[in-house]
Amino acid sequence: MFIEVEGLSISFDNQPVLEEVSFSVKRGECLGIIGPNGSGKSTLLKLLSGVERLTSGWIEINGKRIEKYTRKELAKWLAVLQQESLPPIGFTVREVIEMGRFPFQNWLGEEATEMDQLIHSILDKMELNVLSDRYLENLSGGERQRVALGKTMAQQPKLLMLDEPTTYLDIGHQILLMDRIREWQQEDELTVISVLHDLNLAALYCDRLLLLHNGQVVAVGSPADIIRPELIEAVYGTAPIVMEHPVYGLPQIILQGESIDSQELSTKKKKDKVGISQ
Ligand SMILES: Nc1ncnc2c1ncn2[C@@H]1O[C@H](COP(=O)(O)OP(=O)(O)OP(=O)(O)O)[C@@H](O)[C@H]1O
Repeated sequence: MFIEVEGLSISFDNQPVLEEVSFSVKRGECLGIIGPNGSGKSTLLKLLSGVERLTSGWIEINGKRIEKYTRKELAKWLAVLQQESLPPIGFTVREVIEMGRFPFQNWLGEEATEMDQLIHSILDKMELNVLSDRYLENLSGGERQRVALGKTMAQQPKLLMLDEPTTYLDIGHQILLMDRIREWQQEDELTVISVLHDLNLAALYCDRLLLLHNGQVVAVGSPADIIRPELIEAVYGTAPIVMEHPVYGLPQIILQGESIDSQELSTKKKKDKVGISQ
């Protein structure tokens, strides 16, 4: 196993936020962490990335306890995608992506052409070529998110952690980002752990899902094991319709609302069809 997590518990102000969380992740696998607001997803990611200190339980990455890694060693292995880690002002897109290489440069610096090729391919992949000389402060939220992933790619980590990577992105750019991560995962045997709110994207792009509720692991399994109406209703408190994706055969959710009157909608639809206006 590439990552082993055993008995993680943490409390804030005497309130348990995670309780006895255990799971493992294989090298090259993508694990999606899902669960309602406040269930402990971000806290779990902070413990896994070494941002939050462990108080109970243990984490092993590649056979070594997380606390045994120095910050610099960990930065070579692991990258966390966060918009907040982008510099606030005064840097262009290209400069920010180049910053991803900082943990690797020795005092002589890297071979300039190698670095140039890497940066060029990242700008290409993330469709950032036209923005490469623009200052970060003049970009939209979605454009900044793509730059943040580009900077992370430049780091060439073995393990990538993402907290809600598709926030701010329109559907086209959600797919672009998730596709690039998936390709990268497959080409480089990258291990990915991602917190996702969008259960449909989680089912499409993750190999396995870990469902958290009130700080506890409810279930870990394939998207088909986890995205089931009873389980989703029990945890999220809303009853979705789950259908099979017509192309990929993976589970996809269709939401239902209590205030939406299906009778009224079907009458309206019939009237619209025959062109009756009121
Ligand atoms: N540093 C902290 N001090 C006190 N409480 C905290 C702290 N960090 C998190 N919490 C609490 O722990 C709980 C879990 O928070 P966390 O951010 O991990 O949830 P989440 O599943 O990521 O939620 P969301 O989907 O809303 O982003 C919340 O009730 C939160 O208020």
